[in-house]
Amino acid sequence: MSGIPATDYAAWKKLQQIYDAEHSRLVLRDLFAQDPDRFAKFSKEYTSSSGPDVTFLLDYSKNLITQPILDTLLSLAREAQVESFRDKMFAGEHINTSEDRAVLHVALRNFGDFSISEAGTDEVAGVLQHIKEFSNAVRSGEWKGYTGKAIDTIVNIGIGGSDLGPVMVTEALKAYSKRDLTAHFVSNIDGTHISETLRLCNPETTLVIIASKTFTTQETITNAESARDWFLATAKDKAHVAKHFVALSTNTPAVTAFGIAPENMFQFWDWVGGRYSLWSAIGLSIALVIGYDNFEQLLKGAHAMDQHFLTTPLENNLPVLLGVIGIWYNDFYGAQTHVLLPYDQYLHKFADYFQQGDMESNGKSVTKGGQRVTYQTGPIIWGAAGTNGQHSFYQLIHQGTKVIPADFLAPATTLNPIAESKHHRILLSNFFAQPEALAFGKTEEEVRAELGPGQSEALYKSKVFEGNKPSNSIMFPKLTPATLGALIALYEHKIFVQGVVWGINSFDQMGVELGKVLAKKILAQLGSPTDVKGHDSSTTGLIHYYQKHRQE
Ligand SMILES: O=P(O)(O)OC[C@H]1O[C@H](O)[C@H](O)[C@@H](O)[C@@H]1O
Repeated sequence: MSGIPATDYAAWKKLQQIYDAEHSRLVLRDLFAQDPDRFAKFSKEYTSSSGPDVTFLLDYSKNLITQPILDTLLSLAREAQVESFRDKMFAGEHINTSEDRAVLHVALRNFGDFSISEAGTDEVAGVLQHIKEFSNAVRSGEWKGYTGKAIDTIVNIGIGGSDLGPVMVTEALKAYSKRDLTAHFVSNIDGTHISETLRLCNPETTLVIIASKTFTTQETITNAESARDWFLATAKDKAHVAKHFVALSTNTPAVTAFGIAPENMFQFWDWVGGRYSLWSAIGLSIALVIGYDNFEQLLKGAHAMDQHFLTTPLENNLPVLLGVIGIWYNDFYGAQTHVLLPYDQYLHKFADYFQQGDMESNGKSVTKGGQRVTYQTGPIIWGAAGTNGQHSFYQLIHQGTKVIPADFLAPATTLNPIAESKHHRILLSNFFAQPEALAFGKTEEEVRAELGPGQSEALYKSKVFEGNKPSNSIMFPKLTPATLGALIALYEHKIFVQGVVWGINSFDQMGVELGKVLAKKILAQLGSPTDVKGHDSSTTGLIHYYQKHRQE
């Protein structure tokens, strides 16, 4: 994030030379055969140094790296001043230069260790207390709706960072949830989303949470207004809104204008990026679903990872290792994507969450200094949970033409040990098998020996697995709130490290603006074909087609 083009670094040039000279010799079969200690050398066990006990194993031995390559990647991180930028982030310096803001999601989960002077950080504990009291009151039934009934349904209305974090975490920690409290999440402006959701809700027992950092997001405000109309159609009296609508936002005037009382507003601050906001008031739905104590465990798990990131030398620093290994593929192997593969159904939204977390952060093509980059920045993030992907897209990872670095994640112990954990053993056998198959493949010789003579040449070839497909594996004892917090923070900091090396600003999102502006202009022109002005022939043609065929 220095704004220096990454290609200027001596370590970058050296990595290019190493890649050119050695990549054809970087074969996992050989690397493992040559060094029986490879796993021991290229794996690390993380143990939290504060808060709840969290431990996990990161095995990065199935990567196309040698010790000298890793050393050079770490030199790159040093040359790019990752440590100094990390320290600046934790100190509250305004590293989000385009918006002149601090980047302080770490302050939301700072249980006393770091001293940060940015305005608002001293209010974090108060907001957590507000979340605690409110979530306890709702969960215990003490908070009553307008007809005196307890709340049994919550509807979080938000989009992007005001939706994806709460969705991902409440799904991930469903095992810890209050089962008699149903949570819905409405994000899309498509009226279908809110309509189909409200169809399932009773206005007397529903709490609507309007989650929007800016409180100006078109989708969220429109959905919130429709939810209020739905509520008032039954409740009639506007005074009842106070029992059924709360807001999570940085924008007090807009929240007040919407008709929400100050005591029903949960505050956060402009130094919380939307995609880093689940730790803030945006996490209210999480606290409601899993209880405040579990929410705090999530935060504490993340905090311990923050300490690890802040204090551990780069060679043992897990977010740094993940970050630089990702750069090796992204920038030297030409990998376009990175796939997240949790072998845990509870983590089925993990990849969706980090699509925003990573792609909105590092999908940039201009350095902080304003120069167009001449190298690749953020990868395309995708993925799916469990063995599902094996029956759809894994074919391409195993035998397609693309390099697709993968992260496999799994818990050693399931939270649903049905059939004497038979399901879990099968799940884990796949978690172990897939990275092995990707790394070591199956040679033509092995295929021929297996099939015997007399088959077509095409058949022999089609059954070869080239192997040498890289992956990381992360295994943890059990998916707890604190473990999840640590894993999310691990990836957040990985994204940070990569952004620093690429010299880009990982904390703005200018790329989402243009479409919003054009949509606003078009919305005003949808009435009649004669209003449609100032567009290319394709856009004009599409709008005209809509105008001809609409029925409403
Ligand atoms: O929370 P809000 O202000 O409603 O913003 C919701 C989302 O929309 C924006 O367009 C940004 O791209 C996201 O980073 C943000 O999370």
